[in-house]
Amino acid sequence: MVRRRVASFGYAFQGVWSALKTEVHLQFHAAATVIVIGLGLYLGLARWEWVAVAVAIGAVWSAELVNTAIETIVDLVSPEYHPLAGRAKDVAAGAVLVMAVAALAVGLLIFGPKLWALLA
Ligand SMILES: Nc1ncnc2c1ncn2[C@@H]1O[C@H](COP(=O)(O)OP(=O)(O)OP(=O)(O)O)[C@@H](O)[C@H]1O
Repeated sequence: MVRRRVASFGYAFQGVWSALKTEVHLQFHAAATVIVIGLGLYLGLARWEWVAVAVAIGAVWSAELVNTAIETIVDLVSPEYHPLAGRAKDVAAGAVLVMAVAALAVGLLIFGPKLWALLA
């Protein structure tokens, strides 16, 4: 039972790693995550600010991973052109876009005033 749970975690990490190796967008999110965490440490974010940043980062990664999973399934079941296949991919990409805009808003609200004070 425990061994199966551990194996499931292994498969999940494998999924993240395989998506990271192939998806340019996810590599971009990884770079952005490193920059945001570094900037947060430099600016000394408050606890609640880290909470918001962590949730935003996690949500964008999750959306991108689900998008990758949907793209993969669509390519499997509909390798040929089909309007519904295109719609499924576009809607999945839309989910990432919505989350990325929300994360950008979080970033601007938290980092914006601090960076402004630093530069002003
Ligand atoms: N089988 C298909 N049938 C119809 N339209 C498709 C199909 N596959 C892709 N498309 C259209 O082409 C767009 C790009 O698809 P693609 O598979 O290249 O993903 P992508 O958005 O480039 O994502 P990524 O860069 O992460 O691979 C889709 O959003 C969709 O509009």
